[in-house]
Amino acid sequence: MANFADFQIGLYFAGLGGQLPPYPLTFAGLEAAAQEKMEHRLWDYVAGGAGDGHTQQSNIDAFHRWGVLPRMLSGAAERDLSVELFGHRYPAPVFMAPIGVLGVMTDDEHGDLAAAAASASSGIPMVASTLMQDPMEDVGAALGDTPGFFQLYTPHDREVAESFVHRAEAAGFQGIVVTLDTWTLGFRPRDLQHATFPQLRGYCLANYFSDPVFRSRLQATPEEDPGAAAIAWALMFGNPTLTWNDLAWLRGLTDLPLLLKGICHPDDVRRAKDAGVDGIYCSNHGGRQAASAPALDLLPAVVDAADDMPVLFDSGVRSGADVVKALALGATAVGIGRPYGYGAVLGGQAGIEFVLSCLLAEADLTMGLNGYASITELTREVLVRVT
Ligand SMILES: Cc1cc2nc3c(=O)[nH]c(=O)nc-3n(C[C@H](O)[C@H](O)[C@H](O)COP(=O)(O)O)c2cc1C
Ligand SMILES: O=C(O)C(=O)c1ccccc1
Repeated sequence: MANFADFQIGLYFAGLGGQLPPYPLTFAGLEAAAQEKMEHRLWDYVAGGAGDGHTQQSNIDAFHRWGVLPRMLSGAAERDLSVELFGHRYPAPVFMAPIGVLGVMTDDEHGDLAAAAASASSGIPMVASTLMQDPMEDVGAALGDTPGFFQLYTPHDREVAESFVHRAEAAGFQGIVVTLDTWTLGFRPRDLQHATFPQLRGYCLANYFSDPVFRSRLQATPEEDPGAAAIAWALMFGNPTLTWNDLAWLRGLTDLPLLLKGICHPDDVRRAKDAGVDGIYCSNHGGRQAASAPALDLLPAVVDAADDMPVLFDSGVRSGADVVKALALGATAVGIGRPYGYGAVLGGQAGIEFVLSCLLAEADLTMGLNGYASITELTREVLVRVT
């Protein structure tokens, strides 16, 4: 059983030897340090969201409306945060959400490989985006013994979608996460203000440019004409015509566990279940897509409808206490987006490992100090409305 609280002890003892923590410990600190280091267009792309930004702020506020009921003398000195997901036991119910520009967020522009290496060393799974700077085969190989997931943006061209899924299987990914909330791009003023878009500048398209089916659709290779290849990507990226009728086709592409990302309505959960989906991923894309879409507030109804299907959740998780709250509202595992992205900006693999370690130490101590020894004890009854 991993003891995540040891990380905190390590920070204090390092301090006795005059060694201060290498990175900020709060989300606000991480965000400020990352902003300082990032190219301003990339910063606004990552930190920004839909509309005036209130959707992503609401994600954070939603967590603050809950408190955790403290219980004393309950024998929570040893905690077990481990969780079983699709046949594998992970050390903690936390995962890295897909970030489609992660590749260019590290100094060496191999951010996807940095996250994969952090996943291998920590045992915390990664959901690798379709939009990566390194091809999925390299990222899959860097995951080591930690089973990872491949996130699919379903291209308009079905044969490219099929190729991606089959390549992900061959690359060793243990599940396919189909993102449904981004069939077109949300209205993002902070990004639009710069009138640039990272992928249109050719970043993070390695999965496309290395794909034999995608390449077969081009007049000139991406090496010969990268600009034309990026435009071909933009034209093929989303599929606005995808409906529930297409789910049988997606389900038929793979025997791997299939999860749908962006599902927040119980009726959609039931439709997914009827279509043979294995897991639900409740998310509002970190407030980047549909303006005013809630996420955490919808989680309990999604969990009820999912019944025995695992429910992954992300959007607005900024602390270990937030992880505990999402688990108590019924999530099987909790995803982190921007926080680990900022860890990647500040220190690559080491920065990501630091952010994950802080988060897990805090989740572990939040459980322990409130008297809960196991994540199975985290039910809705342990939460109380505080505002
Ligand atoms: C810069 C950035 C890029 C993202 N790219 C993807 C992506 O490629 N695929 C996807 O499904 N979600 C993507 N997301 C959404 C995340 O997977 C996740 O839902 C969100 O970041 C969680 O919210 P948080 O940032 O508040 O933790 C992206 C998020 C950010 C911040
Ligand atoms: O920026 C994002 O959140 C994202 O997922 C995305 C959406 C469209 C194209 C590229 C990335």
